[in-house]
Amino acid sequence: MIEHAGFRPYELPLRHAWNSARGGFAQRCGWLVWVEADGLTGYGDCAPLPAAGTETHEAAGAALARLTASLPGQDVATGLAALDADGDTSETPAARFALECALTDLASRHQGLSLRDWLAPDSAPIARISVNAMLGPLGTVRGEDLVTRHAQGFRVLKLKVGVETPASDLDALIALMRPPLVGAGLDVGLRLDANGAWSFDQARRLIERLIQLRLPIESIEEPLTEPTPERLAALQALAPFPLALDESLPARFATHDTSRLAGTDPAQFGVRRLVLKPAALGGLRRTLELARRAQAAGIEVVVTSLVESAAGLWPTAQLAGAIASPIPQGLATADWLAADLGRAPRPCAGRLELPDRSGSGFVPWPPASTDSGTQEARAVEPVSGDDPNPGANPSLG
Ligand SMILES: O=C(O)CCC(=O)C1=CC=C[C@@H](O)[C@@H]1C(=O)O
Ligand SMILES: [Mg+2]
Repeated sequence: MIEHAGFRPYELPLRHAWNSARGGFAQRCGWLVWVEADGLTGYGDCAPLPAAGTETHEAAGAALARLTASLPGQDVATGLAALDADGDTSETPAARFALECALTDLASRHQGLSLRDWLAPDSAPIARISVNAMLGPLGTVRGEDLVTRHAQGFRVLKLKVGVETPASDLDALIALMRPPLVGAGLDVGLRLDANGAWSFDQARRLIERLIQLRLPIESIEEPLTEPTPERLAALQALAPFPLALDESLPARFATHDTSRLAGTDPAQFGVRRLVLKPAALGGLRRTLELARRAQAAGIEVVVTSLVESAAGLWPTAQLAGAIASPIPQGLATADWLAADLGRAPRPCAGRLELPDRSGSGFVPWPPASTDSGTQEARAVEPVSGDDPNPGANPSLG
């Protein structure tokens, strides 16, 4: 029986401002959410990011107040069923994700299962997840950074493009991959994320040049400002690498609404890959369902974080373990944060290792002696000793 459910605000500074064609941020603000039942506590993270397809901070806060107030007195299964039946959460995916994480963390702890095993009991979840490194905007990255990331074990390196013009991006990519430092010998693929920066003609011309130059492009996320399925399919027919949908997915396919998700055919999207952010899609289980439908249709999936706290990164990584996509996932974001709410999953040799213990893996730092009403955040050092984006301009923050 649930005795208590609550949420406390947090603010986590970044080491460097995050920048993209959709704007950026220098800190992540959200709430640690928890639910207590029978001596155990489950945790979730609500960190809205409207540019990635979530609700606003205000809407998320109001939804958390309503949802947590309704839980005490219910058992965990009933709380999850009530969340599923709650149509009002369709406009507040980050709040819904947070509550679902807390309830499923609790349910899996009660059953002594890791969250990935609880989510996917009939399949074969994986505990080692290959991840991409996230280097930041192309203009801030140097050839040495690619070499360093390669030496750390990453084989897919993600760069933000579309912050500058397509012509400058192309020049910067050519300069970045110039021998002898990088050259053809470095075994890495570049995952470019345009965050909707380009017109169809800009994207087509750029893709044609990338092909001519034989640059090692692994994929491009959200190339188009107006990503209609027809335009995307035309571009995808041209590109030898996958194009991916990301932030345009929640709104376009109304995946906040489970009933509409069930009627969605991923083959109609026009692209070879979907980037799935469970906090923008409204939860772990519906993202798992969408991933399965996509994989059955031959579409690749990549689970990524919202650059949120360890309380959100752990369940998102567990979801990736349940989905078991064979390509690198977008979960190496913990080192972007200068402080966190608990120990975060961090890659070693380009992989995250998920623990076998029950639940999501998140454990908050023990409370400090003073009660400020704000969740305690502690400064953290990057585990590898490497800054995620040493070339980034700190003045952006
Ligand atoms: O995919 C990754 O490696 C990390 C996550 C990531 O890139 C993003 C998270 C949140 C906001 C976005 O700017 C960005 C994305 O668009 O994919
Ligand atoms: Mg993206």
